[in-house]
Amino acid sequence: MAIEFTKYHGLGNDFILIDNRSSSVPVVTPEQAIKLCDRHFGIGADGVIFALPGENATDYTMRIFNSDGSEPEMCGNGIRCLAGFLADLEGESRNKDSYRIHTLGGVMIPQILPNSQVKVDMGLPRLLAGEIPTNLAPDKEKVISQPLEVAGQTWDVTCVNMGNPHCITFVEDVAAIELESIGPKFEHHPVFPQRINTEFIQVVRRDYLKMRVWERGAGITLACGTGACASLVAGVLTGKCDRAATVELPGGPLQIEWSEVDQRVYMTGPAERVFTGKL
Ligand SMILES: N[C@@H](CCC[C@H](N)C(=O)O)C(=O)O
Repeated sequence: MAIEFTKYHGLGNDFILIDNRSSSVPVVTPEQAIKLCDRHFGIGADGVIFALPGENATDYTMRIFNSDGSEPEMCGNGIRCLAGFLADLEGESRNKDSYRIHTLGGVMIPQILPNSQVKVDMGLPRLLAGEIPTNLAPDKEKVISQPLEVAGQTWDVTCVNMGNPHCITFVEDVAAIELESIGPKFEHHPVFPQRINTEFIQVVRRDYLKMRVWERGAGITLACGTGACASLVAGVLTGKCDRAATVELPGGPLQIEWSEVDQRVYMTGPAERVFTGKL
């Protein structure tokens, strides 16, 4: 049976979206996802996202396979794309602007705004080493500004879990980082038992950060929503930035806020439909 898909992107972080609302089992396997994501022999994408029936009193469930077939817990740009996809699927029967979405990283709440923008309540950041997870510190301690040896260099790292794991390092010049060679060494470093997403951040102003990312299971991408949220949290924890800032990624800007009122992180950015097709 042919499977319909829609390609979306959030700032160039691109995904194949599949309507999986009639079953709780993804209709595509991780092995098939690897082929679909291939930029030469497939559709080309950073991941495949499934819209599944809601669990635990949510509207829908999101699952995602990275382009290497691994399954992450959460995806920030992906959940904005999912919200746009669900709104398209529901069409005229849509009766709400926001959805409660069950993910392996917790419940997320995207809200559809005008002009293809989506604001997401990304929940509370988790900061304890055991929650990242990393063995850079004892399980109940935070990892803030700790030295980590990678590729013959000592990096100052802060770790944040935004549903998925992130290691953030602040640098003078983000353009000078040799992502292709350094990224995999962070991703597979033995201190991160579930691998890691790594963000390199240049603080231009307290409310403007430049970011480049090496994603677990996907490599260099043009944007990472959870990574932008984790980086702002790391910036606040290390006293480098304000609680609300623009995070500029190679694919464009995201607005991130770590609310002082409810301690939740909010991300606002675009979700763009590219094309639809059949597998
Ligand atoms: N691009 C995403 C993150 C996707 C998952 C990540 N590769 C992981 O394995 O954790 C985002 O926008 O957050």
